[in-house]
Amino acid sequence: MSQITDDCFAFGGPLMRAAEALELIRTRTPAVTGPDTRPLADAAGHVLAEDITALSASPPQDNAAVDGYAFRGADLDPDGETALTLRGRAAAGHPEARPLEPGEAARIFTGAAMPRGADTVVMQEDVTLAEGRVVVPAGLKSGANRRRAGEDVAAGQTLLKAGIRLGPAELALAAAGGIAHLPVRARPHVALLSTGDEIRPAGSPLDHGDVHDANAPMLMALLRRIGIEAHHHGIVADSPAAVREALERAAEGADLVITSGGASTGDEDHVRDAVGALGAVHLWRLAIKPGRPLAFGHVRGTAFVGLPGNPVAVMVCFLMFVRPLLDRLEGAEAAPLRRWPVTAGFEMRSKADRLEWLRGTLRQGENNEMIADRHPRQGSGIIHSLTDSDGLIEIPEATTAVRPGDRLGFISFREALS
Ligand SMILES: Nc1nc2c(c(=O)[nH]1)N[C@H]1C(S)=C(S)[C@@H](COP(=O)(O)OP(=O)(O)OC[C@H]3O[C@@H](n4cnc5c(N)ncnc54)[C@H](O)[C@@H]3O)O[C@H]1N2
Ligand code: MOO
Repeated sequence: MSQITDDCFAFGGPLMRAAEALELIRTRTPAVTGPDTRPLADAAGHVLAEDITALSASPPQDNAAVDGYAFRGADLDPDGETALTLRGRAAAGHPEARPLEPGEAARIFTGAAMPRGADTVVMQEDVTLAEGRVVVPAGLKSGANRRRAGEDVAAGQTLLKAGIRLGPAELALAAAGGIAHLPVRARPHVALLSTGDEIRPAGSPLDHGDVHDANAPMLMALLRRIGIEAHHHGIVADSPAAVREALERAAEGADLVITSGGASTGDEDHVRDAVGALGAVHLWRLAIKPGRPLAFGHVRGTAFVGLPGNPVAVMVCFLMFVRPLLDRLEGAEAAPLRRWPVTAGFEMRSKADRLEWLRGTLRQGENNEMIADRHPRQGSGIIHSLTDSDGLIEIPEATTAVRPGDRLGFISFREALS
């Protein structure tokens, strides 16, 4: 049978590059999760839905950075010590009501509002006290040890931009700016399906030819790690009808359906055709290793990703493609994964025109450089290559050979999974 030549999915045709696939995922994935309002305590991990303006300044007023004595900087003797009369006391939450007069110093503690008139604080360890007087040593600068009102947050300033993912520091900033509730996007509902006649749930007995489902627990954990409780819809048999029925069921009420297995070109691989029949396949088969049979599209309007069956490909494709897709569904402005510069500690040949991610470990070289060594077993089914490694060594498309000393990019699992 002749092949339709403009079929971009034609087996044997040029494969789509990873960068192009990411761009396609970006442009084809609208933000779908609805807005929600959450108290700060429940907002971590959510994407902010609108720009947030500070209602109040932080600090709200000038205050002391140290325990000591507050006074007027203008009183400092430029030529030596300064003796001041001790009067008044300001502790955090207990301001001194009386304004400070010239020549006076007030006892003050860290975080206490500066008495009116005072602009400088001397540390208690640096003074001498005698008969109601405080002697400030020479050399202190006017304005020392004082934190200015609004030096961190000015009232009315844009505090947080829509699209950021809220972490602990962002919540602290919001609270400091007088905000108690935040408009956020709901986390996406993710449905998982494992496909394959040979797949059995973890712990169940195996007949000849069966394997345990390693992908479901890995994907559930990957999603939980980023705050998403996925729903696992079980294991689907390798039949067109079963795959189609399971996909339709999984798509109901979900924002994303993720399958593993059955994505390739074999007679028993039905995922791509089922997705095509129920929605559309936007991309399938990429110039990458591992993960070549990755598919992306939609099922009845719900975003869909078909991951290959091999567990290492599942992990790599999740980090490289599924995470950015989830960010898009939530309207997040996410930075791409960082590639840390490392030195190759190994030698290999690589197929041109294919982006490759090797599993590898890092060690410190003699000149403090980070050296990346590749795991000795790079098969897509070797889960040990994940548990034994620090991350992924990226071999660019144009590279055909790697020699010891070459510079490469390294994606840290710890960072990618945070
Ligand atoms: N003729 C070709 N054969 C293959 C190609 C190709 O381009 N042409 N691609 C290879 C690549 S690369 C990959 S990756 C695999 C992926 O294929 P599928 O997505 O169809 O996955 P399966 O065939 O269903 O499974 C592959 C492998 O993974 C095991 N598996 C599947 N699900 C699980 C699970 N939940 N837990 C643990 N292990 C799982 C399965 O038993 C197979 O061993 O195709 C290559 N072939
Ligand atoms: O791309 Mo497949 O994941 O190597 O084995």
